[in-house]
Amino acid sequence: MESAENCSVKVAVHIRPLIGDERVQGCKECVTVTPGKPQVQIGTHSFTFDNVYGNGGSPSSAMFEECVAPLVDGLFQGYNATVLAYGQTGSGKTYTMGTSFKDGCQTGLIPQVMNALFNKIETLKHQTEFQLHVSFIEGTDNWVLILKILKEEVRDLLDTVSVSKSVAANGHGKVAIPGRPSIQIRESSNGVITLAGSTEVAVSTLQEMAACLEQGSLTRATGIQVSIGHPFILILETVLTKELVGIHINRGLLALGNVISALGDEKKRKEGVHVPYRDSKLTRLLQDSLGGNSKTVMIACISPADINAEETLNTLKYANRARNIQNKPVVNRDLISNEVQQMRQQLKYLQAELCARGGGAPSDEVQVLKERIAWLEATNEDLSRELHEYRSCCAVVEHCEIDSQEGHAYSSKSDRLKRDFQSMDSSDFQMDEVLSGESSGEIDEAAKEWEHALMQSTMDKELTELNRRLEQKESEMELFGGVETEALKQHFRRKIMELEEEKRIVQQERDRLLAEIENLATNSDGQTQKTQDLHSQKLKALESQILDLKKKQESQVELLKKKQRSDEAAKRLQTEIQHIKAQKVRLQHKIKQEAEQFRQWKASREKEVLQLRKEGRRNEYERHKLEALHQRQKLVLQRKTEEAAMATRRLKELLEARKSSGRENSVNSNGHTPSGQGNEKSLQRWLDHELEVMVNVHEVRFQYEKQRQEQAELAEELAFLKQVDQLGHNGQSPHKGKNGYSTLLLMSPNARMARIASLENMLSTSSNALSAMASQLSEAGERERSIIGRGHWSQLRSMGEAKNLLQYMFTSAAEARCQLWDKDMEIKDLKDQLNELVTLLQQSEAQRKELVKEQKMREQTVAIALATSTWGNSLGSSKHYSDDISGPLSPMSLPAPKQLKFTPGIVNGPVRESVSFLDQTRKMVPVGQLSMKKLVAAGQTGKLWRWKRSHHQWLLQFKWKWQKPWKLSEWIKHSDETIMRSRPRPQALIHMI
Ligand SMILES: Nc1ncnc2c1ncn2[C@@H]1O[C@H](COP(=O)(O)OP(=O)(O)OP(=O)(O)O)[C@@H](O)[C@H]1O
Repeated sequence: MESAENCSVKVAVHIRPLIGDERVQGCKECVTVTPGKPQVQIGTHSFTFDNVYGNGGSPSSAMFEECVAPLVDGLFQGYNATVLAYGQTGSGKTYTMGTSFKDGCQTGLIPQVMNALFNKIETLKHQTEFQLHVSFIEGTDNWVLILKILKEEVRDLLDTVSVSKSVAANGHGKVAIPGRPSIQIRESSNGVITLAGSTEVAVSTLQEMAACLEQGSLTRATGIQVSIGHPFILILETVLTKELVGIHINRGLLALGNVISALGDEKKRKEGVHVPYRDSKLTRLLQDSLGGNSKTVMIACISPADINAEETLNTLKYANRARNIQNKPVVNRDLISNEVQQMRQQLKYLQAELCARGGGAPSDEVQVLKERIAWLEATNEDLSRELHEYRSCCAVVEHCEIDSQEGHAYSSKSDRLKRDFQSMDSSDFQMDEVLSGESSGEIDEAAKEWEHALMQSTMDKELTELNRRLEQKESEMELFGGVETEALKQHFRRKIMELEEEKRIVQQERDRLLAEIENLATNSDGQTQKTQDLHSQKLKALESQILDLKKKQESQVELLKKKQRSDEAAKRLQTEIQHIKAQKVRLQHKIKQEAEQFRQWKASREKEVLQLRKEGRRNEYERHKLEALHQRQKLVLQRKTEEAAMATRRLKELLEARKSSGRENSVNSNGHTPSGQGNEKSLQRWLDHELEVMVNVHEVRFQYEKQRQEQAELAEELAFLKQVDQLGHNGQSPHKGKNGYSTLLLMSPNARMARIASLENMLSTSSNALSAMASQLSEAGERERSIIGRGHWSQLRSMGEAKNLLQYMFTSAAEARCQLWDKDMEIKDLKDQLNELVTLLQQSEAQRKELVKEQKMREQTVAIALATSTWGNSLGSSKHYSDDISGPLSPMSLPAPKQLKFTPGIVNGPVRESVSFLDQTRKMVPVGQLSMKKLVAAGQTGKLWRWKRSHHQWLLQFKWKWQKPWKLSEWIKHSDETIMRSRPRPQALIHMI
């Protein structure tokens, strides 16, 4: 073997995402990764590893290349390798390793290892032939896959069965599995680890190997030498943290933890502390992998869920410690392969020498190879650059996507928070929403009203304008309408005719005068001349008169024409007026119509508002209910969280105290032995302390489990509500919820959102509490393990001390049992008392029921007997008096007193003081406790005076009319003293059923 080189175990953490179940349970992520660094935080703890994958770390797909591929390469150089995936159940070990060996599936490490191995073998087949041997061992909590590489030259050294033989044997390409013998791990004196009882199968193709692994386990009984001669890769998957719970002690897991602790603790390593490999098969198998001859990668698989915080923390602590483990891998060489190697080296050396001496061909070959390398390097560079560019592009795109998602998430988160805040702190939240809904409605309403008012005012203005025009036209019309048009025309025509007549007369006169003048002209004497002159003058006057008349006639004709024109104008005006009037009617109709529409709209709006208010009140009620529920749950959660915090604090204090007491003990053991008495006391204190710690751990675990359950319930409700919400958004109606969830379906969207916010709030509180508890439990678990490692009784130095402590333990146990017995007795007493109380309660409940029944019966029998005769007729008559009950009288069916046909019947019970009657003095006298029955028996008649209906009873007041003299003494005689004494002030006269 070549000399060993120091190399530490490489540790990678693989964080899987939250899985479906965890999401359903409302788990939160409690693990974060520092961006760009292989650093993981959980609570207050921070760890740095070689690599971190998933959940913000490197992508899981890079794991093989970064962690495992170098190991596969190392195999071909002769180094052993180990890939160990560990973590709690369900943390993703199988996912990380990969289980599908078929169809060349590349998911997980194993298929990739297989591929890499066969690729490498294929590449090297011209130089060496390799043979792969596979073994697979599966335990309860772990499995191991061993892939051993044998070079062809050494194949004969191993007595292995080739898989081809097995294929031939069963004809199906499968290896027969005749049962599962237990695997024995043996170690020879020279450190060779042998797995007796496990099968090793030689495989030559990927398919053969896949077929082997598909079977799950190879069980032909051969012995596999694991650690000598031939490099192998050991691939393991193991649950590691289960044992840390302090409940399931599994030696293998405990031992692995102790081995890691011993190797990972630098101080212990330097002190040369014993490494307990031999404590379990698992650790023996891993002897080379941890602190030995192997290149080892440990992959810590963790869940980010808060409910797994404790296990995750433990896994990380182990992982952190494992980083300190120093291995010493050496190249495995057996004698023959050593020889071959030497020969190869010699060959190389000779070839080199030949080249140096000028051998042409090899240098050509070298040249070709060099060129090819250069070309490959250039291509590689180009591809790398492209890859880099592509990655940065992807990063930018992702970043943008994340930004946008985050933007959305932030806004929705902030919205949610806002809502949450409002729902938690502002009692007006729901109402606000309703009101804001209302206020937007109000804005609509105001706009509508404004529009309506505007329209009305415009139309009013139009109407006013029409009215104004109408008025104007009508007043214009009046101007025309003042004189009778036809009469005026007649008048004008008459006038014209008169003027015509006058003109004709004047013309005749003129003609006569002209004739006379002509006659006179023939006579031509002085007298005649004078007369002629006179006539000429007259003629002139007549001429001017005719002219006047002509003018008058013309003016009359003109007037007539004017009149005709004005008539036409009046006609037009009339048409206009008609038109305006029609317009006005139309407008008025429109105004009316619009007003009606508005009224209808307003009414429906008011109805809507009422509906909204009703809904608002319902929401308000719902909100109050929810708030109360939330408050109650919050208080319960708070109380539980406080209890849990107290228990956790106490545990922390105890652990701290134990640390110091541990130190005290170690100081004591370092020479300063305390006196016998002192030592005894301190041992007793130590024991008390240990027990207290255990009880406390128990309590914290109890609280932890309770909190987990609580969280699961809240998360279930949250998931349901979110689903309902989602379906609501998609316009689908949700299915019926499970029992108790049906009410959630009735929630309004706002109430649902508020509830979702409260649930998220509570979940986050619960998650924090869980993380804190997980941290302490992990702490306690670790201490516990270290104590188990050291041995519980390492404090004891002598038999005397042991005896004393045993005695103390005995006394304590006896005391504890006595106390338990006392408590049992107390509980028994309390149970007896409780039973008595329950019996009493049952009795009183039965009595109450009996009383209620009686009361009902009584109420049913108290009714008014209705008689047939009318009020007037029956007044003064008691013939219809009867004890019969006419059946229950419902308040709604009782007619108004006026129509009540009533004969004073009886009330089968006392008449209360509200019943009055008139005495001889016609004054109202309270009847007091006088029974109506007695009054009627005494021949008095009552008249229903007034009546009043309260919630479910009637108060009837009667006036009683004396049919015969009625004296106070008689009244007293008939008064019901018994009732007066026993029930002085009953509250109601008659109960109606
Ligand atoms: N990186 C991952 N990405 C997505 N899902 C994962 C991842 N790791 C694990 N899971 C899922 O988590 C669940 C549990 O994983 P897995 O079975 O590998 O856990 P395990 O540690 O092998 O459990 P066990 O110890 O019980 O065998 C599976 O449903 C698996 O698909």
